Amino acid sequence: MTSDKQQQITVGVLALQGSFREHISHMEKLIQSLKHDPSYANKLISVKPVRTPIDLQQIDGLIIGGGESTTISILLQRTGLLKPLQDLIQNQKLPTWGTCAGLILLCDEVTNTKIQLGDLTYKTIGGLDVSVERNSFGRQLESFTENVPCAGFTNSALDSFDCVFIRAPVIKSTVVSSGKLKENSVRSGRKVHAGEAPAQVLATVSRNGEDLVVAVRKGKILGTSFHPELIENYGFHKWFLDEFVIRNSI
Ligand SMILES: NC(=O)CC[C@H](N)C(=O)O
Repeated sequence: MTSDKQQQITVGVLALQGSFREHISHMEKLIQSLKHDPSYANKLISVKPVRTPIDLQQIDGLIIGGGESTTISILLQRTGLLKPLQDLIQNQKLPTWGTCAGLILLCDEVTNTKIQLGDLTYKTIGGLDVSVERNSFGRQLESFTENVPCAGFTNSALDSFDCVFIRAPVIKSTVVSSGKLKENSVRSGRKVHAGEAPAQVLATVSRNGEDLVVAVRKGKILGTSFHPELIENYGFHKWFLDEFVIRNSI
C-alpha cells in the first residue's frame, strides 16, 4: 500500500530504437536496490518506456539511450514526439540524460552527419548549446572501454568509471556559433537565452595530447558520449536520479 505522503517519481526511457532495454533494466535494478534504503522510504520510484506523446505525461525525468541517432531522429518525427520533447526539454526543463546517440540528439549543433534521411531531414531535439561531432573516434571497430576520471560528478562512486565508447561522439565546442554552418552539419535552431550558463565539462579522454570532451552538463541536461547502461554499475543511473530528477522535484 502506498501512504499519502509517498512521492511518485517516474523516469521515462525513450524506447524507439537502441539501448533502451538496458537503461530500463538498470533503472529497475537500481530501484530494487533502493527499496530498503531509508532515504528513499517516502518515494515511489518507477521507470516506464516512452514511445508516444501520451507516454510523456507525468514523467519527472527522461533517458535517451545509445543507438543510431539518424534512425531515432526519423522515429521521433514519425511518432510526433519531436515537438513535445523539444518543449519539455528546452522550455520546461525536464531533467534529461542522453547517452551517445541520445547525447547527439540533445545537442544544438551536430557535425559529420547525414542530413537527408529518405523523405525527412536529420533533426535534433536540442537544448544543449554545444557542437558535437558524430563518430568522432572512427568506426565500430574502433570502439573501446576506458577508465575515465569523472571529477565533475558529485557522487564519489563515479570518481573513475569504466566507460564504453561505441562509434562515440565528441563535444567539439561548448558554444554554438551563429556563423555559417559547416558542410554535413545541422543545428536545432534553438535560440540561446541571454545569460544562459554554458555547458559544464564533466569528463574528458586524452588523445594525442588533446583532451576530448565526453561528458557535459547544462542545467537539467546531462550528456555522455559513453554508455553506463552497458556495464554492471548503477552509479551513474543513481547519480542522474538523485542529482537531476529527485533534486528537481523537491
Ligand atoms: N553508440 C551509439 O549510440 C552510436 C551513435 C551513432 N554513432 C550515431 O551517430 O548515432
